[in-house]
Amino acid sequence: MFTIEAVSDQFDQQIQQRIDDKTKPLGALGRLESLALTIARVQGKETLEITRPTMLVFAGDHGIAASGVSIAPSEVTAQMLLNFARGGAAINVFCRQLGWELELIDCGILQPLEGLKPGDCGKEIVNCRLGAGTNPIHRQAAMTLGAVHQGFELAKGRVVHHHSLGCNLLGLGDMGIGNSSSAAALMAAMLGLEAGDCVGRGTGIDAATLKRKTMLVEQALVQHHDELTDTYNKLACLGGFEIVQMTGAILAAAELRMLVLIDGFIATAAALCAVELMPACRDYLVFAHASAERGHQRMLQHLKAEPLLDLGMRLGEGSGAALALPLVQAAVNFYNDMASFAEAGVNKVV
Ligand SMILES: Cc1cc2ncn([C@H]3O[C@H](COP(=O)(O)O)[C@@H](O)[C@H]3O)c2cc1C
Ligand SMILES: O=C(O)c1cccnc1
Repeated sequence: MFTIEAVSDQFDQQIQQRIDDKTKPLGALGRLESLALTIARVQGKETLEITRPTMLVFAGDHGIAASGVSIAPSEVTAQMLLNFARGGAAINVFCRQLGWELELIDCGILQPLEGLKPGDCGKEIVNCRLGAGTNPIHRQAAMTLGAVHQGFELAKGRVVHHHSLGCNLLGLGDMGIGNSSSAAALMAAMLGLEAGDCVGRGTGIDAATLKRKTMLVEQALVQHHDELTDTYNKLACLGGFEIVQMTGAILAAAELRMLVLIDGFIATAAALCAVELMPACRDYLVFAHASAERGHQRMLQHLKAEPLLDLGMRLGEGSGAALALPLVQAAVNFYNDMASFAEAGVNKVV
């Protein structure tokens, strides 16, 4: 369904030479240097550029939320989506500040926000609905395999649309009460870990709720044990409508050689799925931040990812990815614009 080319390492030496020739001690720009190398490999050009950076926020509801695994009930998903549409959430503030375009995508919240007139809310909510919330994963499969495939197609449509408008960097965000349970279950299935190693406090649940959440995720893993044979089935059994579409968006972006900024725990679960399905897509991913959600570090280790920021954030919405954009732009700018030792007449230091 996707054709993804791994990036070439053919020009690595030239790229590294150009970085090392800049007027600075060798390696002194730290992680920005490896970031510039990643971007240069993906873009394969002399001059790097970030154009029309676009944050896609995928929203969906989760059947497991009715069993009390979050501080909030499912209705908050739709309420927050409306808040996004009106411009009042963290992701709106950061997108405005940092120059992201923002798109809101309903992947299957409980109650569709149909009937909203343009006057009711500032921003369109794109309809990519796969259903009205998933089934509770501790009892039955979240969705059908058909829904997974349909989700990939819908996500691809959004990514192709933004690519055609000139976007070459996507950020991926999530909104879905209960989705840290689904992400933890996917993590456990993908990394071969116990529920207890993957489940965290999500929105900030207390100890009793954490115990119940861990038990339900464990139950989901036992329930679907025999069906967790490949990534599609893992997504169908344990996923969420938004996580499926985030996975599809990563694959579609990599196919188009776009860079993708990955947010926290939920977006990284989608990245795990995408990389398991098509390992070549890993080359296009930049990990924005270390979420405070338990389990995120282990996901990052598995993906050999060094996140750019560590701010103790655990929000989702794409908020961490949004904040990393200036660092991506700084990597591009130093690579393009910094003088070399020869250009500046500075003696090269090694
Ligand atoms: C008001 C509010 C705003 C949010 N923005 C993102 N999330 C985050 O919390 C949810 C995941 O945590 P859990 O699995 O514990 O429900 C997701 O919706 C995620 O985006 C929020 C959660 C709440 C309550
Ligand atoms: O890191 C995240 O993406 C996250 C953490 C907690 C709750 N929601 C999202």
